[in-house]
Amino acid sequence: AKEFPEDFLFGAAGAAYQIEGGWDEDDKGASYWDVFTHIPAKIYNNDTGDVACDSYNKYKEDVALLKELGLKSYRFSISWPRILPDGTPIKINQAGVDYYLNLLKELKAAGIEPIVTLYHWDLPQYLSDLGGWLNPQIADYFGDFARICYKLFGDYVKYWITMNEPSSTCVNGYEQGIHPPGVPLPGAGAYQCAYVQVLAHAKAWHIYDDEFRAQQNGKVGLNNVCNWLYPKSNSTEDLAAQDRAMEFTCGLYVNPVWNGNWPQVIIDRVNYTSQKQGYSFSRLPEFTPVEIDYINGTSDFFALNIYTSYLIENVAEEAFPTPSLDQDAAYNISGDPSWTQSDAAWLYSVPDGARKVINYVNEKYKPSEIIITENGWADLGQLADQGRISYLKDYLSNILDAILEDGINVTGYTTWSLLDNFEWTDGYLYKFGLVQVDFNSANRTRTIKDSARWYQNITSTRQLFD
Ligand SMILES: CCCCCCCCCCCCC/C=C/[C@@H](O)[C@@H](N)CO[C@@H]1O[C@H](CO)[C@@H](O)[C@H](O)[C@H]1O
Repeated sequence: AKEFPEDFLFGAAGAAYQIEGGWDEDDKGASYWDVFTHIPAKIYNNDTGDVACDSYNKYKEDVALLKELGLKSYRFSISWPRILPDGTPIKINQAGVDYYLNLLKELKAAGIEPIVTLYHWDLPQYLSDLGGWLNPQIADYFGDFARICYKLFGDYVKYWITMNEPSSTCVNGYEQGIHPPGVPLPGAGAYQCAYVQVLAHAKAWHIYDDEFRAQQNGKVGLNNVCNWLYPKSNSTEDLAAQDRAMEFTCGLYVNPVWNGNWPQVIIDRVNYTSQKQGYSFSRLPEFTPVEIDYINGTSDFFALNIYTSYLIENVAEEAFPTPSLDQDAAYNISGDPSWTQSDAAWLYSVPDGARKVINYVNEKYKPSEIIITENGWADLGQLADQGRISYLKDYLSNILDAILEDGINVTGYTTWSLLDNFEWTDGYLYKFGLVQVDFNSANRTRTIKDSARWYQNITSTRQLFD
């Protein structure tokens, strides 16, 4: 058997909008997800997060489950409009503050380390009306929110994550418009959003560094989903496309905070296609030298989400009729028919990819610490979830090889997710939980699945058997 290091932080994750419910309880303000899900036909089955797992009222049960499963960490997010109803510091909602304080105290009593995400996609609607992640001033609002959270909760928190998956917010929300605010802006929206999110992240990091680090002694990091992408063939074109695809999906969002700027290949490509389209400037916003100095080196650890892998094939250059990120990126993405597919079409089990992407991130960004903040499997919610057990076992095995054989400092793993929950545009169709939630019962009854018992055995022995 292979063994995880003694202090390895095994845990599970969740996010405010996906589990809390209580969408308008106790003076909480509306987020743009509250508004979006209330528009008919945006979400599978018109599902909403209005009640979700009702963790706003049942957080003690959640912590008891974590404890029963022997988990040592819990990654959760703070709902910005639960603390600041319109996103601004004009009003702090005490009921929201109490909720997170109570949760943190409950975790502390159970000996569970919180890993707290400041922003997991629930932007206050008022700030969305102000332009959302296209407006650079949102970085200032985010800084104020971050400061308030550090002040209120920082004594309990050693790991802060500023943003969850800028790639998802920016591409789904502002390039494609399938997430809120729901307006597609191909070829411009995702880049502008990435620019603002990077600035917002850096602001939150600097505020911690300047005002809180000395007393609170925690770490602040940026999270992104970086999946390993395999070239479809060994042709020079496909290998270059593979490299480009890693940058367009991962580097675009993380390279600025680790290396001070956009990946060069993206700067070159967007400049080139913009010129071809008659622009006198690049559609990719340029960081000024002052901004580069400000954003560079602003992550204390790498918070890495890994789910799957894809095959990448170069797209031969054609005309450039309309701007789009896909056209700038110039590759096709697909799955390999030999890979096991989950119930969600986008998620294959390709465990080798986990070790490869950890090595990639480690070599490219040289973080002193990596935490795998999400990794999980989609099914339809059955208690006998052998597919999830196989997936977790194979991914954990590769993560352990990255630690033991490649010498990489991966210090924790929070599987996605503790509970079945609201899965964004898929509503309650796909489930990722170690614990089943009965969304048809008013009580949102929780039932432990087979995978949770399997995971409990791994976390208590720290051993993984082949
Ligand atoms: C037969 C079809 C084959 C299709 C192969 C091509 C696939 C194209 C790639 C597109 C991928 C789109 C969907 C990607 C989603 C994930 O990256 C994203 N959902 C990750 O976000 C986190 O995941 C959790 C589970 O979805 C989510 O609940 C959590 O909040 C997110 O942080």
